[in-house]
Amino acid sequence: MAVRETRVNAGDTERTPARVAIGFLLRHPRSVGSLAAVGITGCYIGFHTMLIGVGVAVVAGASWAVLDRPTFDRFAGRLLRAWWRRWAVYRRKWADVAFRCGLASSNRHGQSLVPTLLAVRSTWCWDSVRVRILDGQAAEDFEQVLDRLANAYNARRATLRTLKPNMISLDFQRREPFDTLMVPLPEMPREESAVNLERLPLGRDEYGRDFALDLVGGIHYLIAGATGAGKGSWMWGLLRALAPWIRSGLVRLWVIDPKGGMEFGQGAELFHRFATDDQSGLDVTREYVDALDERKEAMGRAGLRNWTPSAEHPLDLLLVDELAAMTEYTDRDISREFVKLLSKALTQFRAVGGRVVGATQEPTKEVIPMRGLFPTTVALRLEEASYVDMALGEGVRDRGAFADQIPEYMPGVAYLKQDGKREPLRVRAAYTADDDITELVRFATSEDATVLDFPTDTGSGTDSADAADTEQTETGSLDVEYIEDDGDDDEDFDVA
Ligand SMILES: Nc1ncnc2c1ncn2[C@@H]1O[C@H](COP(=O)(O)OP(=O)(O)OP(=O)(O)O)[C@@H](O)[C@H]1O
Repeated sequence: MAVRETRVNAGDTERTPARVAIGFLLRHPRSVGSLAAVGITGCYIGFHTMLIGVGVAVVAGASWAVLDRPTFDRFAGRLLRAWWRRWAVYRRKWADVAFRCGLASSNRHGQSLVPTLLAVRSTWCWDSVRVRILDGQAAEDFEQVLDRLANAYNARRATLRTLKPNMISLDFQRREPFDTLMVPLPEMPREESAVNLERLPLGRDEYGRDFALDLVGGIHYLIAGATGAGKGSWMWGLLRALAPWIRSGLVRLWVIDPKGGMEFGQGAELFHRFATDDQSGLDVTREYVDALDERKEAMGRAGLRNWTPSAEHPLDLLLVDELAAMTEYTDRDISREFVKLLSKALTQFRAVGGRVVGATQEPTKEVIPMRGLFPTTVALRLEEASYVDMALGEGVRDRGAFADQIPEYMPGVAYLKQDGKREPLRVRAAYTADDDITELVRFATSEDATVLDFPTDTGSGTDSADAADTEQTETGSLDVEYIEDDGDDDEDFDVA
């Protein structure tokens, strides 16, 4: 493919106005198209009327942004920001920055060349700037000056991805909301009626909104994170949000902590079944699957299509702290049976009250062969860039989920990706300290549970189909917002 070069001091004969205009039109079809549309509309309806219309649109947009920043960002903000930052920030300074960082070159005619800035994409925290590099350059040339590029663009940090042999993405982190954003531990509910399976409060998202887990729409969760990334806070936070149900038996906890019970030992009293090694982990999984199989059959016989949590049919939550210990670092027989059982649990028990939350340090295919069956995935800090897409799905890192860039000093911060939703969301779980776990254990093992009404999971149909085609429940209260996956990655880029 021919490399298009940006000629900084090309000869006058080559830069005739007509050439410049045509070149600009071809390079910036969206911007030129938009301006042309504005011009034509102005001629047609009159510029006064158009200005009034633009003024009304600006005021309406600004009000929307002030009143509900996340939805504004989802539908308009990210595109406007990408457009604005391409022209006002990246493109304006690009030639100067390239020269100063030693990224400019020259051809044999002595003409100066700079790499071509192709497109900008913007999320709430990161900008991705797509650049076509010059002949004779390599991605390493840019890697060496990332700090300088970050300084030039006033970014907290810059990283680089190679997209094609001659195309890279420079990713600039503009803001880190969790530097200043406090993430208080949500108060532990005391009444059964205060527990809403669609909204189990855990922390805050990047916009500062309350963030909650959703065991109805989100179904099963896979939590990937390096050691010390904060997986514990996510799982204990979930248990705290379910505290009154644990106490009254509306939720049964089946917990596998194959690292000798180090993570969950403190809560042993809360668990219906607790395994601390791989063999007993397999036994617990077997028992879990048998119990839910039985329930499925019983509900089928009784003609019940909708599961309602009750003492007889509680929510059965299987928690596995380190999946690798059950799938990879164990006997082949244990691993083979566990993978089969877990895959069944992930595909067949949604409608009868079975939920799975699994954690892993390595989200590879070998460790989590069934990772595609988790409708919701969470990537805390990960060791490898390649782990991000393994955990969240193909191409999600390119859409701004830089989980490998989460600093070590920010445990609990993660990107969350839900089936059918396009954008990953950056969130932070509140820290659950030992005292908070003690509070949970004390409360959930105390007497006097009162049974009240609670919400119903109205799902029906086969689970495997449901898991594959998860209808996302957008409740008024659950503020996790996503953008539908239209499969077109380039849509968010403002093409330069
Ligand atoms: N949400 C959080 N906010 C602030 N600090 C946290 C948070 N979660 C964890 N931490 C801190 O990070 C440390 C490690 O957390 P944690 O043990 O949960 O990590 P982990 O991912 O479970 O690691 P491992 O896989 O090694 O068990 C905790 O001791 C705590 O100090």
